Amino acid sequence: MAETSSSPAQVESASKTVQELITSGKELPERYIYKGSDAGSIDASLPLMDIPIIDIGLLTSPSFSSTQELEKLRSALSFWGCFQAINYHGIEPEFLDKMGEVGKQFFDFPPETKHKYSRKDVSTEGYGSDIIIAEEQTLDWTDRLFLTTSPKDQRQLKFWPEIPESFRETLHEYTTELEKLNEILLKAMAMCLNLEENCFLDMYGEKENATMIARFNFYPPCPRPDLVIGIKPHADASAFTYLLQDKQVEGLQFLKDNQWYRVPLNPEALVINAGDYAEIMSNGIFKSPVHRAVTNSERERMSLAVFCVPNPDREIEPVNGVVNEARPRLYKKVKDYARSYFEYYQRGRRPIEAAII
Ligand SMILES: O=C(O)CCC(=O)C(=O)O
Ligand SMILES: [Fe+2]
Repeated sequence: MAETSSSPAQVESASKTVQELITSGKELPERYIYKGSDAGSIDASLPLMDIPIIDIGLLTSPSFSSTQELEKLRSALSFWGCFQAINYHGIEPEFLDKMGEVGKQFFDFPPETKHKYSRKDVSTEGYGSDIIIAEEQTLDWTDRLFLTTSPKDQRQLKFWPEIPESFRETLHEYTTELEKLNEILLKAMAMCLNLEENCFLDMYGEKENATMIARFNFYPPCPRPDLVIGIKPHADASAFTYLLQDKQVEGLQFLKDNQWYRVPLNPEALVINAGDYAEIMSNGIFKSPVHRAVTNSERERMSLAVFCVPNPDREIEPVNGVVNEARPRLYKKVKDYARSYFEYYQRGRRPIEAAII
């Protein structure tokens, strides 16, 4: 997918990671200057988001409190398309901490050590800077480590760091817990709409065959946070995305009615957002929100996004219970929709455009 119309010189300069670029002391390359329509607001002082907090323990309890929590979930996913999740017994705050630390430690290793895990040619898997697919593309100020974690037989372990030593085991444990949480949420998504509990899960498919991708985003300090973006505005091609935020440095923002909102730090919580698949399956009741990450002139920041995506063989469309006279069908049937994702993303467009009727 990194097939490119850029000249070899441009590809070469972008093949330096952002971390290497800043240590080389060179001037900021033009390719990083962001020109999107929201360019003027990157470093603006923006309102803090009143992000809903969902207690996963309550959501799964058989009592009255779960009805209230389900209603909170319905409202969060249809208004913002995202929320902060707390109190999930598989990923206590200490474990979130550990996962974040292990990821950060990888980026702290010297370049030659990290390059052992570098992306090769046109693959998205592995370590490296932003992927170039088009000449006009602005580059994101981020280095990434991109790893498919499910299905298990698609893991390419040669890209899985063995430094720090606990990296592989921690990521395995973390994503195994998220697989379970993802099933809980797919069920809760149905229950909060008074639909049959498994209607979304059945369409999504069993977790053994679904795709799960872990993307570590490392944003080095940036000399011009007013001109350069960490990740340009996009919505995710997932059913749900699980975002582990940096404990100390803010950066994630969501767009709602043309206004950007900063996500507050909360080291106890995981930020979860609906992706395009959830929007399609729910016939637009749940929103796949546009979001971006900004940079910081003094401090580095790391986030870990885990994308839960249906298997590419699955046909995804609005489920029966959400299509009726009052709410006609809004999306076509899609299959392997994530495939075209990067092409749309790198051109600053939304892949869901192609699915709208
Ligand atoms: O860094 C962040 O908080 C956002 C990352 C993100 O949106 C993504 O990786 O898709
Ligand atoms: Fe995202």
